[in-house]
Amino acid sequence: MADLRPEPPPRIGIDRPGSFSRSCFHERHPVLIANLIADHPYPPRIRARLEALLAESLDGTVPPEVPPGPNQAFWAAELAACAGRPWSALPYLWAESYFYRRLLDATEYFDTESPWCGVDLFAPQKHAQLAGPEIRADLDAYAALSERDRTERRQALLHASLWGNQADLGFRTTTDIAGRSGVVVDDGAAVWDLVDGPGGGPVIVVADNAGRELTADLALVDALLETGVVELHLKPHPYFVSDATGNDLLATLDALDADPNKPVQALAQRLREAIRDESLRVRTHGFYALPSTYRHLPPGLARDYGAARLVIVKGDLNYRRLVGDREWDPATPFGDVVAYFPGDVAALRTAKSDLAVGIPPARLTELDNASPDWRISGTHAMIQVLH
Ligand SMILES: O=P(O)(O)OC[C@@]1(O)O[C@H](CO)[C@@H](O)[C@@H]1O
Repeated sequence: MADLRPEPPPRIGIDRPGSFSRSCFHERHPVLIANLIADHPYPPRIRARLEALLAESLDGTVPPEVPPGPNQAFWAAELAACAGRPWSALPYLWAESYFYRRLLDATEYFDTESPWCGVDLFAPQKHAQLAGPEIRADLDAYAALSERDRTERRQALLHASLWGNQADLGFRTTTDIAGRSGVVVDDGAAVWDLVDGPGGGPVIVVADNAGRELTADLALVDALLETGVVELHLKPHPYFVSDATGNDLLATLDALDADPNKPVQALAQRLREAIRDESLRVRTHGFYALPSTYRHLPPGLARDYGAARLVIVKGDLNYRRLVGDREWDPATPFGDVVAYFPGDVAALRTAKSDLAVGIPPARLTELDNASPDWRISGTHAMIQVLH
Protein backbone atom coordinates (compact mmCIF):
# COMPACT_ATOMS: atom_id res chain seq x y z
CA MET A 1 0.00 0.00 0.00
CA ALA A 2 1.21 3.51 -0.79
CA ASP A 3 2.76 5.48 2.09
CA LEU A 4 0.29 8.32 2.65
CA ARG A 5 2.27 10.06 5.38
CA PRO A 6 3.14 13.67 4.49
CA GLU A 7 6.74 14.33 3.42
CA PRO A 8 8.82 15.54 6.38
CA PRO A 9 10.08 19.14 6.12
CA PRO A 10 13.59 19.75 4.73
CA ARG A 11 16.67 19.05 6.84
CA ILE A 12 18.23 22.05 8.58
CA GLY A 13 21.32 23.14 6.64
CA ILE A 14 24.33 25.29 7.47
CA ASP A 15 24.32 27.56 4.45
CA ARG A 16 21.69 30.20 5.28
CA PRO A 17 23.37 33.49 6.29
CA GLY A 18 22.22 34.60 9.72
CA SER A 19 21.06 31.12 10.74
CA PHE A 20 22.02 29.60 14.07
CA SER A 21 23.39 26.46 12.39
CA ARG A 22 25.72 28.49 10.18
CA SER A 23 26.88 30.47 13.22
CA CYS A 24 27.97 27.22 14.89
CA PHE A 25 30.48 26.70 12.10
CA HIS A 26 31.49 30.31 11.50
CA GLU A 27 31.45 31.64 15.07
CA ARG A 28 31.53 28.75 17.54
CA HIS A 29 34.04 26.45 15.85
CA PRO A 30 36.84 29.04 15.44
CA VAL A 31 36.65 29.71 19.20
CA LEU A 32 36.47 25.99 19.92
CA ILE A 33 39.67 25.36 17.90
CA ALA A 34 41.44 28.31 19.56
CA ASN A 35 40.45 26.91 22.98
CA LEU A 36 41.85 23.48 22.13
CA ILE A 37 45.13 24.98 20.97
CA ALA A 38 45.34 27.09 24.15
CA ASP A 39 44.40 24.20 26.45
CA HIS A 40 46.94 21.64 25.18
CA PRO A 41 50.66 21.80 24.34
CA TYR A 42 49.92 20.28 20.95
CA PRO A 43 52.95 19.94 18.63
CA PRO A 44 52.91 21.85 15.30
CA ARG A 45 51.51 18.90 13.30
CA ILE A 46 48.35 18.73 15.45
CA ARG A 47 47.91 22.50 15.53
CA ALA A 48 48.25 22.59 11.76
CA ARG A 49 45.66 19.82 11.34
CA LEU A 50 43.20 21.60 13.62
CA GLU A 51 43.58 24.82 11.66
CA ALA A 52 43.30 22.99 8.35
CA LEU A 53 40.11 21.27 9.52
CA LEU A 54 38.60 24.61 10.50
CA ALA A 55 39.46 26.16 7.12
CA GLU A 56 38.15 23.10 5.26
CA SER A 57 34.87 23.13 7.19
CA LEU A 58 34.29 26.82 6.44
CA ASP A 59 35.22 26.91 2.77
CA GLY A 60 36.22 23.48 1.52
CA THR A 61 34.81 20.18 0.37
CA VAL A 62 34.50 16.82 2.13
CA PRO A 63 37.51 14.55 1.44
CA PRO A 64 36.91 10.87 0.63
CA GLU A 65 39.13 9.39 3.41
CA VAL A 66 37.33 7.65 6.27
CA PRO A 67 38.61 9.08 9.57
CA PRO A 68 40.06 6.43 11.91
CA GLY A 69 38.05 5.06 14.80
CA PRO A 70 34.98 2.89 15.29
CA ASN A 71 32.08 2.44 12.84
CA GLN A 72 34.32 2.38 9.76
CA ALA A 73 31.65 0.75 7.58
CA PHE A 74 29.08 3.40 8.53
CA TRP A 75 31.42 6.28 7.74
CA ALA A 76 32.70 4.64 4.54
CA ALA A 77 29.13 4.45 3.21
CA GLU A 78 28.33 8.02 4.30
CA LEU A 79 31.53 9.42 2.79
CA ALA A 80 30.99 7.55 -0.46
CA ALA A 81 27.82 9.64 -0.76
CA CYS A 82 29.24 12.96 0.54
CA ALA A 83 32.86 13.16 -0.60
CA GLY A 84 33.51 16.11 -2.90
CA ARG A 85 30.49 18.07 -1.67
CA PRO A 86 31.09 21.51 -0.19
CA TRP A 87 30.66 21.46 3.58
CA SER A 88 28.19 24.33 3.24
CA ALA A 89 25.79 22.04 1.33
CA LEU A 90 25.68 19.39 4.08
CA PRO A 91 22.82 18.87 6.52
CA TYR A 92 23.58 20.51 9.89
CA LEU A 93 23.34 17.34 12.00
CA TRP A 94 25.61 15.35 9.70
CA ALA A 95 28.15 18.14 9.21
CA GLU A 96 28.49 18.80 12.93
CA SER A 97 28.85 15.16 13.87
CA TYR A 98 31.45 14.65 11.14
CA PHE A 99 33.30 17.78 12.29
CA TYR A 100 33.63 16.34 15.82
CA ARG A 101 34.79 13.00 14.43
CA ARG A 102 37.43 14.83 12.40
CA LEU A 103 38.54 16.68 15.56
CA LEU A 104 39.37 13.30 17.10
CA ASP A 105 41.38 12.46 13.99
CA ALA A 106 43.22 15.81 14.05
CA THR A 107 44.18 15.27 17.70
CA GLU A 108 45.23 11.63 17.07
CA TYR A 109 42.68 10.27 19.52
CA PHE A 110 42.48 6.87 17.79
CA ASP A 111 46.16 6.69 16.76
CA THR A 112 47.71 3.98 18.92
CA GLU A 113 51.19 5.13 17.92
CA SER A 114 50.61 8.67 19.18
CA PRO A 115 51.09 9.82 22.78
CA TRP A 116 47.81 11.74 22.27
CA CYS A 117 45.94 8.48 21.76
CA GLY A 118 42.94 8.38 24.11
CA VAL A 119 43.57 11.90 25.43
CA ASP A 120 40.20 13.62 25.84
CA LEU A 121 40.63 16.91 23.97
CA PHE A 122 37.91 18.51 26.08
CA ALA A 123 39.17 17.25 29.47
CA PRO A 124 40.60 20.62 30.62
CA GLN A 125 37.25 22.34 30.07
CA LYS A 126 35.34 19.50 31.69
CA HIS A 127 37.64 19.43 34.74
CA ALA A 128 37.41 23.20 35.16
CA GLN A 129 33.63 22.98 35.35
CA LEU A 130 33.77 20.06 37.77
CA ALA A 131 36.03 22.08 40.07
CA GLY A 132 34.12 25.34 39.64
CA PRO A 133 31.89 27.37 41.97
CA GLU A 134 28.62 26.67 40.12
CA ILE A 135 28.80 22.98 40.81
CA ARG A 136 29.49 23.67 44.50
CA ALA A 137 26.27 25.69 44.63
CA ASP A 138 24.38 22.85 42.86
CA LEU A 139 25.64 20.35 45.43
CA ASP A 140 24.70 22.60 48.36
CA ALA A 141 21.21 22.80 46.87
CA TYR A 142 21.18 19.00 46.50
CA ALA A 143 22.17 18.56 50.15
CA ALA A 144 19.35 20.88 51.25
CA LEU A 145 16.84 18.70 49.38
CA SER A 146 17.05 15.97 52.00
CA GLU A 147 14.75 18.20 54.14
CA ARG A 148 11.99 18.09 51.53
CA ASP A 149 9.26 15.47 51.05
CA ARG A 150 9.54 12.85 48.30
CA THR A 151 7.25 14.52 45.75
CA GLU A 152 8.99 17.86 46.05
CA ARG A 153 12.39 16.22 45.97
CA ARG A 154 11.56 14.26 42.82
CA GLN A 155 10.24 17.37 41.09
CA ALA A 156 13.36 19.33 42.08
CA LEU A 157 15.67 16.55 40.85
CA LEU A 158 13.89 16.31 37.50
CA HIS A 159 14.16 20.07 37.03
CA ALA A 160 17.80 20.13 38.13
CA SER A 161 18.55 17.49 35.49
CA LEU A 162 16.59 19.51 32.92
CA TRP A 163 18.37 22.80 33.65
CA GLY A 164 21.69 21.03 34.05
CA ASN A 165 21.62 20.90 30.25
CA GLN A 166 22.23 24.68 30.21
CA ALA A 167 25.79 23.99 31.36
CA ASP A 168 26.76 22.40 28.02
CA LEU A 169 30.28 23.64 27.32
CA GLY A 170 29.85 23.63 23.54
CA PHE A 171 27.11 26.21 23.94
CA ARG A 172 29.18 28.18 26.40
CA THR A 173 32.02 28.40 23.90
CA THR A 174 30.36 31.51 22.48
CA THR A 175 27.25 32.20 24.57
CA ASP A 176 26.77 33.33 28.14
CA ILE A 177 23.77 31.92 29.91
CA ALA A 178 21.20 34.60 30.50
CA GLY A 179 19.17 32.99 33.28
CA ARG A 180 16.21 30.63 33.29
CA SER A 181 13.09 32.05 31.70
CA GLY A 182 10.82 29.07 32.03
CA VAL A 183 9.79 25.58 31.11
CA VAL A 184 7.92 25.94 27.84
CA VAL A 185 6.36 22.46 27.94
CA ASP A 186 6.37 20.55 31.21
CA ASP A 187 5.26 16.90 31.01
CA GLY A 188 7.17 16.19 34.22
CA ALA A 189 4.15 14.54 35.86
CA ALA A 190 3.98 12.01 32.99
CA VAL A 191 7.65 11.14 33.59
CA TRP A 192 6.94 10.07 37.16
CA ASP A 193 3.69 8.28 36.16
CA LEU A 194 5.70 6.13 33.76
CA VAL A 195 8.51 5.56 36.23
CA ASP A 196 6.01 4.45 38.89
CA GLY A 197 3.82 2.61 36.39
CA PRO A 198 3.27 -1.12 36.07
CA GLY A 199 5.77 -1.71 33.21
CA GLY A 200 8.83 -3.82 33.92
CA GLY A 201 12.29 -3.15 32.58
CA PRO A 202 14.82 -0.53 33.51
CA VAL A 203 14.54 3.22 33.17
CA ILE A 204 17.16 4.24 30.61
CA VAL A 205 18.80 7.65 30.96
CA VAL A 206 20.66 8.67 27.81
CA ALA A 207 23.12 11.17 29.28
CA ASP A 208 24.38 14.27 27.55
CA ASN A 209 27.07 16.50 29.09
CA ALA A 210 29.60 15.89 31.82
CA GLY A 211 30.09 18.32 34.72
CA ARG A 212 27.05 20.07 36.13
CA GLU A 213 24.64 18.19 33.88
CA LEU A 214 25.95 14.70 34.68
CA THR A 215 26.02 15.59 38.39
CA ALA A 216 22.33 16.52 38.27
CA ASP A 217 21.58 13.45 36.14
CA LEU A 218 23.24 11.20 38.70
CA ALA A 219 21.11 12.69 41.46
CA LEU A 220 18.05 11.93 39.31
CA VAL A 221 19.35 8.40 38.61
CA ASP A 222 19.66 7.85 42.36
CA ALA A 223 15.98 8.80 42.80
CA LEU A 224 15.02 6.52 39.89
CA LEU A 225 16.90 3.65 41.53
CA GLU A 226 14.27 3.70 44.30
CA THR A 227 11.84 2.31 41.71
CA GLY A 228 14.01 -0.36 40.07
CA VAL A 229 16.93 -0.93 37.73
CA VAL A 230 18.35 2.06 35.86
CA GLU A 231 20.64 2.14 32.83
CA LEU A 232 22.86 5.14 32.22
CA HIS A 233 23.98 5.41 28.60
CA LEU A 234 27.17 7.41 28.02
CA LYS A 235 29.16 8.37 24.93
CA PRO A 236 31.77 5.80 23.81
CA HIS A 237 34.44 8.50 23.40
CA PRO A 238 34.62 12.32 23.45
CA TYR A 239 32.20 13.80 20.96
CA PHE A 240 30.55 17.26 21.17
CA VAL A 241 32.47 19.49 23.61
CA SER A 242 31.36 18.29 27.02
CA ASP A 243 29.68 14.97 26.18
CA ALA A 244 29.96 12.54 29.10
CA THR A 245 32.08 9.39 28.79
CA GLY A 246 32.99 6.65 31.28
CA ASN A 247 35.99 8.69 32.44
CA ASP A 248 33.69 11.62 33.16
CA LEU A 249 31.43 9.40 35.23
CA LEU A 250 34.39 8.32 37.39
CA ALA A 251 35.64 11.90 37.74
CA THR A 252 32.14 13.00 38.79
CA LEU A 253 31.88 10.26 41.43
CA ASP A 254 35.25 11.39 42.80
CA ALA A 255 34.02 14.99 42.92
CA LEU A 256 30.88 13.91 44.80
CA ASP A 257 33.03 11.92 47.26
CA ALA A 258 35.17 14.97 47.90
CA ASP A 259 32.25 17.33 48.53
CA PRO A 260 31.92 18.49 52.15
CA ASN A 261 28.14 17.84 52.22
CA LYS A 262 27.34 14.48 53.84
CA PRO A 263 24.24 13.84 51.66
CA VAL A 264 26.43 14.34 48.57
CA GLN A 265 29.03 11.86 49.82
CA ALA A 266 26.21 9.42 50.58
CA LEU A 267 24.91 9.89 47.03
CA ALA A 268 28.32 8.94 45.62
CA GLN A 269 28.44 5.86 47.82
CA ARG A 270 24.95 4.71 46.80
CA LEU A 271 25.82 5.18 43.14
CA ARG A 272 29.08 3.22 43.45
CA GLU A 273 27.21 0.40 45.19
CA ALA A 274 24.49 0.42 42.54
CA ILE A 275 27.10 0.17 39.78
CA ARG A 276 28.77 -2.73 41.61
CA ASP A 277 25.55 -4.68 42.08
CA GLU A 278 24.30 -3.70 38.61
CA SER A 279 21.08 -2.12 39.77
CA LEU A 280 22.72 0.79 37.92
CA ARG A 281 23.99 -0.52 34.59
CA VAL A 282 26.38 1.81 32.81
CA ARG A 283 26.47 1.28 29.05
CA THR A 284 27.53 2.90 25.85
CA HIS A 285 26.94 2.37 22.15
CA GLY A 286 28.65 3.56 18.97
CA PHE A 287 25.28 4.94 17.81
CA TYR A 288 25.57 7.77 20.34
CA ALA A 289 28.46 9.31 18.40
CA LEU A 290 26.96 9.07 14.91
CA PRO A 291 24.92 11.55 12.89
CA SER A 292 21.99 9.10 12.52
CA THR A 293 18.65 9.92 14.03
CA TYR A 294 16.77 7.76 16.54
CA ARG A 295 14.44 6.82 13.68
CA HIS A 296 17.32 4.65 12.45
CA LEU A 297 18.19 2.89 15.68
CA PRO A 298 20.43 -0.17 15.61
CA PRO A 299 18.23 -3.22 16.31
CA GLY A 300 19.85 -3.98 19.70
CA LEU A 301 19.20 -0.51 21.07
CA ALA A 302 15.67 -0.47 19.63
CA ARG A 303 14.95 -3.73 21.48
CA ASP A 304 16.36 -2.35 24.73
CA TYR A 305 14.38 0.88 24.43
CA GLY A 306 11.24 -1.12 23.69
CA ALA A 307 11.75 -3.21 26.84
CA ALA A 308 12.44 -0.19 29.09
CA ARG A 309 9.89 1.36 31.43
CA LEU A 310 10.92 4.74 30.09
CA VAL A 311 13.79 6.17 28.06
CA ILE A 312 14.87 9.64 29.20
CA VAL A 313 16.83 11.39 26.48
CA LYS A 314 18.89 14.36 27.63
CA GLY A 315 19.97 17.48 25.82
CA ASP A 316 19.68 19.45 22.64
CA LEU A 317 21.61 17.19 20.30
CA ASN A 318 19.65 14.14 21.41
CA TYR A 319 16.46 16.18 20.85
CA ARG A 320 17.60 16.94 17.31
CA ARG A 321 18.29 13.25 16.73
CA LEU A 322 14.97 12.20 18.29
CA VAL A 323 12.75 14.67 16.46
CA GLY A 324 14.81 14.78 13.25
CA ASP A 325 16.87 17.91 12.60
CA ARG A 326 14.35 19.41 10.19
CA GLU A 327 12.52 22.65 9.68
CA TRP A 328 9.48 21.50 11.63
CA ASP A 329 6.59 23.83 12.29
CA PRO A 330 6.95 24.22 16.09
CA ALA A 331 3.21 23.59 16.50
CA THR A 332 3.61 20.03 15.13
CA PRO A 333 2.62 17.70 17.98
CA PHE A 334 5.63 16.02 19.65
CA GLY A 335 3.72 12.71 19.73
CA ASP A 336 3.22 12.75 15.94
CA VAL A 337 6.89 13.35 15.24
CA VAL A 338 8.27 10.69 17.57
CA ALA A 339 5.46 8.13 17.19
CA TYR A 340 8.05 5.81 15.57
CA PHE A 341 9.97 5.43 18.87
CA PRO A 342 9.96 1.81 20.07
CA GLY A 343 8.92 2.63 23.66
CA ASP A 344 7.95 5.41 26.04
CA VAL A 345 10.32 8.33 25.76
CA ALA A 346 10.84 11.63 27.58
CA ALA A 347 13.01 14.41 26.12
CA LEU A 348 14.60 16.84 28.61
CA ARG A 349 16.37 19.74 26.95
CA THR A 350 17.16 23.41 27.20
CA ALA A 351 16.53 24.94 23.78
CA LYS A 352 19.90 25.68 22.16
CA SER A 353 19.19 25.23 18.45
CA ASP A 354 16.39 26.36 16.11
CA LEU A 355 14.42 23.16 16.36
CA ALA A 356 11.23 22.90 18.40
CA VAL A 357 8.01 20.90 18.15
CA GLY A 358 4.97 20.47 20.38
CA ILE A 359 4.53 24.15 21.22
CA PRO A 360 0.87 25.23 21.35
CA PRO A 361 0.35 28.06 18.77
CA ALA A 362 -0.77 30.67 21.35
CA ARG A 363 2.27 29.93 23.51
CA LEU A 364 4.48 30.15 20.46
CA THR A 365 3.23 33.64 19.61
CA GLU A 366 3.79 34.68 23.22
CA LEU A 367 7.35 33.31 23.22
CA ASP A 368 8.28 34.78 19.84
CA ASN A 369 7.08 38.20 20.97
CA ALA A 370 8.62 38.14 24.44
CA SER A 371 12.02 36.62 23.55
CA PRO A 372 12.62 36.24 19.82
CA ASP A 373 15.76 34.15 20.39
CA TRP A 374 14.11 31.77 22.89
CA ARG A 375 14.90 28.74 20.73
CA ILE A 376 18.65 29.25 20.80
CA SER A 377 19.43 31.18 23.98
CA GLY A 378 19.36 28.23 26.39
CA THR A 379 17.02 30.19 28.65
CA HIS A 380 13.97 28.06 27.87
CA ALA A 381 13.54 24.38 28.64
CA MET A 382 11.14 21.58 27.79
CA ILE A 383 10.09 18.19 29.13
CA GLN A 384 8.17 16.35 26.42
CA VAL A 385 6.87 12.83 26.79
CA LEU A 386 5.57 10.22 24.35
CA HIS A 387 3.57 7.48 26.02
O1 LIG B 1 23.25 18.34 23.24
P1 LIG B 1 23.57 19.55 24.04
O2 LIG B 1 24.86 19.43 24.76
O3 LIG B 1 22.44 19.99 24.90
O4 LIG B 1 23.73 20.76 23.01
C1 LIG B 1 24.56 20.63 21.90
C2 LIG B 1 24.83 22.00 21.30
O5 LIG B 1 25.61 22.83 22.09
O6 LIG B 1 25.52 21.72 20.16
C3 LIG B 1 24.74 22.02 19.01
C4 LIG B 1 25.35 23.18 18.31
O7 LIG B 1 26.72 23.03 18.19
C5 LIG B 1 23.36 22.31 19.49
O8 LIG B 1 22.61 21.14 19.40
C6 LIG B 1 23.54 22.74 20.88
O9 LIG B 1 23.72 24.13 20.87
